Amino acid sequence: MKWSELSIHTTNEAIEPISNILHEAGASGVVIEDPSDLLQERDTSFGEIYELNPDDYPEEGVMLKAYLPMNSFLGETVDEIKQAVNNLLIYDIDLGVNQISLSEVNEEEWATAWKKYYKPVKISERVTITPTWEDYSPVSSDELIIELDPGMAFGTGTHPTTVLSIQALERYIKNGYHVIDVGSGSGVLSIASILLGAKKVDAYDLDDIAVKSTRLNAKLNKVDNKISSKQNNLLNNVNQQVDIIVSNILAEIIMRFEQDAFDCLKSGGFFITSGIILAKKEQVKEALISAGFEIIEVNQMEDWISIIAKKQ
Ligand SMILES: C[S@@+](CC[C@H](N)C(=O)[O-])C[C@H]1O[C@@H](n2cnc3c(N)ncnc32)[C@H](O)[C@@H]1O
Repeated sequence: MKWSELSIHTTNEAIEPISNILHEAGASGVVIEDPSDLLQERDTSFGEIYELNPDDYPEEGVMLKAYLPMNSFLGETVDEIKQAVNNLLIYDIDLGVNQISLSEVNEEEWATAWKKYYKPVKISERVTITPTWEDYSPVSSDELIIELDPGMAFGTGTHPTTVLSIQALERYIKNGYHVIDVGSGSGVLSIASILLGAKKVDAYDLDDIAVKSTRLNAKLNKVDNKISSKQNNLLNNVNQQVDIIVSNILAEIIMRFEQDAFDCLKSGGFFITSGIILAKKEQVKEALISAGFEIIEVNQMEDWISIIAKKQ
């Protein structure tokens, strides 16, 4: 099959919302070319990304590449993507150069382009994420491995917002906890929660592909008996109280359901939020405090913030 490579020159801030748009448009895998990756010192003992070619990277901003099948709807799909990307300006998201171009690639190039960026990555003290096609053996006996098929919903699991979420889950989950994952995407946070000791996760996503993807990845990791994945808008009509709510979603979306999150937590429960761009940190903190939360941690990775709030 012939594939078309859609390149979008944009900013760090816009990676997540544009990745969502691309996935919703049916893209098979999104590659992020961020020049800061070239500068990072990497621990290669776990086989992370290496041998990056500087010629693949833009001098400023980031390049997102998505692969769309060449068919008669391609023109319409690209127009819809352009429109949806431009609509992000309404949410004050800086799109930078915002240049969109299209080129043709064959299946073989597509497979290599996608896989060369995706290797097993150690995410936290205990969690390593590996793509399904890698034959990865744990380095230590307490290492937890999550296998992900990234070709479906958002998330290879290695984006800073996901990493911050998993690191927080590792610090706060206790055996037997009940967790809600709002915006589950690939299901990576739900799976991590179970591996870290939670007894049950209720995963919700608005996007039907994400709901199915969470189910598939839960099955792949043999934790499907403990994860329920359903389509739902945030916490609408959810009437239960749990120990932890985790949500890696945009700042604007967190500020739509902070009160519902407070109501759905037991006292002493934690709201682990991520996906917050640095510029929106104070706004989200204020919204959480107004809902009744105490802020107990604020963590940063690159331009991304994760806030952990507690219901006293
Ligand atoms: C940034 S992704 C996070 C995916 C995954 N949890 C992770 O950490 O890699 C955000 C997810 O939130 C979902 N989402 C966006 N708006 C939502 C809403 N109103 N209700 C439920 N899910 C939503 C998107 O479909 C997407 O899968």
